[in-house]
Amino acid sequence: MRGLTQFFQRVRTYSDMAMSSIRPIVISGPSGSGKSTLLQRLFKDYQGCFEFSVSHYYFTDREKFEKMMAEGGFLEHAQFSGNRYDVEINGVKNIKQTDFNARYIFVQPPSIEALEARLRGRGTETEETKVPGAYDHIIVNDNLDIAYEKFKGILSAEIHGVMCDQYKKGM
Ligand SMILES: Nc1ncnc2c1ncn2[C@@H]1O[C@H](COP(=O)(O)OP(=O)(O)OP(=O)(O)O)[C@@H](O)[C@H]1O
Repeated sequence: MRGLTQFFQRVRTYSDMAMSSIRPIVISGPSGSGKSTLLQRLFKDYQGCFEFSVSHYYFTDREKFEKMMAEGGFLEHAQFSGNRYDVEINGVKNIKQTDFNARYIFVQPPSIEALEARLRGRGTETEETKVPGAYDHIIVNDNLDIAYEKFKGILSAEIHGVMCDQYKKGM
């Protein structure tokens, strides 16, 4: 289960984010619901305006990782099989426990019941990714163009914001 993508409006440091009140955006949904497709379009249409959050997976020993955690260096992290990773599982829940005031978008395939039954059988989805109530916005991705328009509408404040100056006039 990938199911969770975090991305930010373009910021250089966390302190920039705090100073300008830019909020991380968390996009969740079952595998294959269309998260990457929507993000690819957004990133293409608004180049330089949004960025993915960066994962820190490799070559860090536990001591160093825990020091970074203590210093608030991660938006979210998880412990997996006894080792610490900033993996995607339980990510929504973890980010909700931070001060980042993130926005949560759920991308739902048109036949959620069928997909849910299948994924429930597979046993890889967390309750957080299945329960739309945990999210600020739900996008039903049936017709891609309609879903993308809704996605852009949800992000209109960011698109009109200071980091996206070059796109303001086109909106
Ligand atoms: N509205 C749509 N109608 C038809 N096909 C779509 C639609 N949206 C996305 N797809 C297609 O569905 C497939 C899965 O989409 P995508 O890779 O964006 O899903 P995802 O949510 O990012 O999945 P994962 O979490 O596994 O990475 C892709 O082949 C994509 O082109």
